[in-house]
Amino acid sequence: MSEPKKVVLATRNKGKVKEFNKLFAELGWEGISLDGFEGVPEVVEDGDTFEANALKKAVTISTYLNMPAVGDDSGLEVDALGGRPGVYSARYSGENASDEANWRKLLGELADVPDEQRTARFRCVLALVEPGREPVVAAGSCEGVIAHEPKGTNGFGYDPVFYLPQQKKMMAELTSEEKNQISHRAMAMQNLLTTLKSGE
Ligand SMILES: O=P(O)(O)OP(=O)(O)OP(=O)(O)OC[C@H]1O[C@@H](n2cnc3c(O)ncnc32)[C@H](O)[C@@H]1O
Ligand SMILES: [Mg+2]
Repeated sequence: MSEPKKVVLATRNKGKVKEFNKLFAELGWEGISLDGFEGVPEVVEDGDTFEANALKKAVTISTYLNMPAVGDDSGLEVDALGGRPGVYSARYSGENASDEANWRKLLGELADVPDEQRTARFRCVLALVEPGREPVVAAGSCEGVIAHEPKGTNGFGYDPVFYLPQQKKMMAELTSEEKNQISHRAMAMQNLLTTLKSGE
């Protein structure tokens, strides 16, 4: 399967758009933001899995614009919380919750959890949907530990409280180039590319 060159980013998250623009540029792809289009339908994220929601985002946008689109559904799985907040990561502390409200709630829930039990991972599922083709889905993850205090101002979402033992830094202390070397989104993008190439 050949690679598309122009792909609409089926997301309203500016942090994701920034990361995708860099990831796409490395491949020679052009990521097109939803901002330039009018009347784009809202995607109701009612799936039970990252895959279902990523597909729904990409199918909705690709169908509406009749263009290739990539959907990203991602989130944080915390072991001490049995995998929560998972697919509910964006609405963990309520509908339209701010990133800070979400990570503050997380720190509160984990207040009594000792360091060795604070393991977690970011997960990302990407769906590439092109008119007239079978969707292609790929996943990636990134392991870390939930800190006790926030640190760093880069990135978005839970990045200020997601500690990377290997880097000895919070995700929010990495530059976007550094994050794009190791993130769940970057890993999913690599896997998507491998799948596309294997079908050529
Ligand atoms: O649905 P779209 O429009 O793509 O934007 P969104 O922000 O709602 O995205 P999701 O539904 O996929 O929810 C993802 C949640 O997981 C968090 N998240 C995902 N990737 C992250 C990353 O790289 N760093 C920190 N938090 C992340 C993010 O802050 C959200 O709370
Ligand atoms: Mg969302």
